[in-house]
Amino acid sequence: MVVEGVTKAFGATPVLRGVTLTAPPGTLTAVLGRSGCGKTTLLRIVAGFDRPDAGTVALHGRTVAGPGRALPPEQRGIGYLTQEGSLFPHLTVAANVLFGLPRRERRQGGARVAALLETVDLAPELADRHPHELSGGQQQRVALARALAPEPAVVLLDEPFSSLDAGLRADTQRAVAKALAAAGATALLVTHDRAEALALADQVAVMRDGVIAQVDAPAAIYRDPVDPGVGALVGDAVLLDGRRAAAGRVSCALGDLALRGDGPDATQVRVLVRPEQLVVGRDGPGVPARVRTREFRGPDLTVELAVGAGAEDAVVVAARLPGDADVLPGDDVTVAVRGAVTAYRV
Ligand SMILES: Nc1ncnc2c1ncn2[C@@H]1O[C@H](COP(=O)(O)OP(=O)(O)OP(=O)(O)O)[C@@H](O)[C@H]1O
Repeated sequence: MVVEGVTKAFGATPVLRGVTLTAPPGTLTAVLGRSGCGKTTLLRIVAGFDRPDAGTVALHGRTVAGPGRALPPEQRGIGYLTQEGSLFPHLTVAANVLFGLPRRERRQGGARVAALLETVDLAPELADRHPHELSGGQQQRVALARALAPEPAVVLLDEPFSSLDAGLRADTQRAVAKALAAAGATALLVTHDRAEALALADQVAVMRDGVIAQVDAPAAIYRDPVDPGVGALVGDAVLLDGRRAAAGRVSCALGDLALRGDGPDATQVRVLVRPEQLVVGRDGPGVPARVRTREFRGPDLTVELAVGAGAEDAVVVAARLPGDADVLPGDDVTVAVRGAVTAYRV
């Protein structure tokens, strides 16, 4: 799937300002961005529900939208999964899935329905239930089975997990990702949930201000974001003012730190550190700090540290520690940085 230079305005308000994105066949691309940044608009244009003002969309080498060309949605070979799944409430699970099959295949579709339910990890005995007799996660799996029934080459997923509670969400995400991979579909998942994007996608495309700010593999975009904004969107980030020190080093409130790569060719920089890089100790290496707050989250906890304790202009940073770490608000500690950090031109 190749989207090139797609723009779209609603009235005088530009929403997409030139979106360019390639999703390799058979992979899952997550489009990650804040609410309202235009993710759904992009999906609707790929699906054919909306027309771009400019730019092109090609699916498997065939231009489906562009100047003078607008293939209707039903001829694009796409499956679409929405937030609510939109199952027919009066039909059973089996009948809902059958509905996704081409009309001529519906009469003898029993075996196909069974296979599709298996693909999405649903027990065969659920086939006779109605949607209201299923959990939200099971409903989404049925909706995916229906979307996969006609064997679409491209599957578009619009925040399909956002209405599920945390427990169901993880299981449903796994089942959906597995089913998409088994179907060999090219999938585009839009989400504002960075953990979901990083966990499920082969590549993450960060959308901001109507353009794609960066596309990369999850680990790469987390480690090497193109700018502090993308860095803060894909993960928790400690952002500090700093100065380039000796070659490959940067100096900031957390001390003299090693830079990843060459860093920018500038003296004043913005330094990005991930909270899990901060090592908090009693009398360890690093700089002195005072614990301000402590938020317990089970396996880990987050502490806010005032670095340069006591000083009026102390810099506050958030660190993530193991859940059993023995630190309390008011404690004097030391904080060091593990690994290299990234720096950007201010
Ligand atoms: N049909 C429309 N007419 C006018 N404005 C629209 C229309 N569709 C979307 N918009 C506006 O375009 C912007 C982008 O909307 P879109 O739904 O694409 O964002 P999104 O990133 O998917 O957001 P969310 O995560 O909240 O769904 C919003 O400001 C929205 O109000």
